[in-house]
Amino acid sequence: VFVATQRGTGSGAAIPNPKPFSDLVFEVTLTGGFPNMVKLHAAHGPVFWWRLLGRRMLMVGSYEAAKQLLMGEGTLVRADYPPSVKQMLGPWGMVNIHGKSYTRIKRLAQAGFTPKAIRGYLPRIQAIAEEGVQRWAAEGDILAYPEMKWYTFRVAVELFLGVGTGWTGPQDFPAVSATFATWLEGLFSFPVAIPGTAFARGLKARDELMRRIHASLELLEQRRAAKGSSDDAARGDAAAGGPAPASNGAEQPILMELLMASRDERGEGLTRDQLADTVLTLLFAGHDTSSTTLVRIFQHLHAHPEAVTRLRQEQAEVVVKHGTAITEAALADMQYADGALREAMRVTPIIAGFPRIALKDFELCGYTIPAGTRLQCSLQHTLHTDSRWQAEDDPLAFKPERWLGQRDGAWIPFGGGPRLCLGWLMAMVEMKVLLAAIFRGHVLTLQEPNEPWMLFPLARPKHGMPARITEAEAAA
Ligand code: HEM
Repeated sequence: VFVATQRGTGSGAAIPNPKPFSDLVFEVTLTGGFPNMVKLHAAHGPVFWWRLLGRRMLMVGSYEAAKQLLMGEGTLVRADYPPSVKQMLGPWGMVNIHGKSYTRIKRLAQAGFTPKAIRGYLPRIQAIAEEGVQRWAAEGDILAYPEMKWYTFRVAVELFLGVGTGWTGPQDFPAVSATFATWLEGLFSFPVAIPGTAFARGLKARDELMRRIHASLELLEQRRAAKGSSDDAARGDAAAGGPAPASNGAEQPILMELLMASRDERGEGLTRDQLADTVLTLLFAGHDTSSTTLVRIFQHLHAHPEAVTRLRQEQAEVVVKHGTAITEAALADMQYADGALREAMRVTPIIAGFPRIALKDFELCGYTIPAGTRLQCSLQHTLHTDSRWQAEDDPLAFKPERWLGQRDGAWIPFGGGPRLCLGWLMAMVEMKVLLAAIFRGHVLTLQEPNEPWMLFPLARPKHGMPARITEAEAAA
């Protein structure tokens, strides 16, 4: 039956189907761990059939194949997220749209992620990171996972929507965070909108988030009109590479303002609905990913005190050279912190892979892949088998120094090609700023370093990662 349904494996060879009665999610639930894709691909080849949530799927594991799929976006394949994601992100959610309207929206949204824009966000990010570290040190015992979610969500809300727009106030922020959590649960659930289900609650939460986003847009438009042309001039200046940001960042445009001012070649911008779905997509794509990566780094650092010593030394040197304000130049001198982030994302990538659907028949790893086939490309396989490290003693050990002086290769935790992560630079910056804020003057200890992880749908530590942050002098 399976050979017959694999129509068109043109080279004559049938694509292996080693698990005809198994589903990836069933296996994750049963074993409590994500399958080792490196081993599976070694056993069954670079391409084999499996299932994901009941949908038949080709598992793909080779760097060459990953590159082909990433670069073939829009011609060979296109991104194909589950129906729940489509409904929760809305009709203009970037990951769900394709073709010309996708390219246009992504290009317009890039205005919020230029190096210049991110330079403008830096003071706000540093202020939030330092506020967090002070609070965690005062609280003593914390759960690092929800606190990192607090950090990255706070950064996202403040940078994207700004203060005083109904998101960051003492009443607003907890309410928004709770609504967002309900929305996220809906996003990763079966799309059955029967009252009482996670999906139905998620849809209600989407309505509430949309109401808030539209209200903020209206407020920002009113402010913009009130400030008039002087504000427009300042925004134009910032987008074009104008003056350096003020020290507290308050005068710098927030992401929503940059997106509202962004124009295509015909002088047209994003509609209200496009702006709203884009911001919701960014809130989603831009916070769980970075918070989970941060707790992964904490785990690696806890196991590698020598890496913590080097991080501290580097921060001391950066402060001597640049002062305490974290500027673009200071970030450029945090090479070891950069290596620690890259290494954590290489050894323990938090995204399993990227889903695609074939737009036409094409050749992949010697097989003909029929149009309409669903494919899931393994990030774990690509990152773990990167040929650069294979000659070294222990290619899977956490060694940030591997990255000193090296930047290229099969490092694709942010994807690549047309669908390259829009926020990759912002993610690297917010994570580096947090490492700086912690390791300049504090010690981080994990209470349960061998805590197990849940690995589906998003990786997270099972008990929330109990931790303690203390001042360095107090700990000494
Ligand atoms: C450590 C943190 C992050 C990781 C590991 C990560 C990873 C990824 C990956 C692998 C993709 C490509 C998915 C695909 O090809 O189907 C992606 C796409 C995307 N990411 Fe990120 N991301 C991170 C942080 C962020 C942040 C901070 C933002 C925004 C503020 C963001 C916004 C996006 C968007 C909008 C897309 C969709 C791009 C498109 O469809 O063209 N990400 N991310």
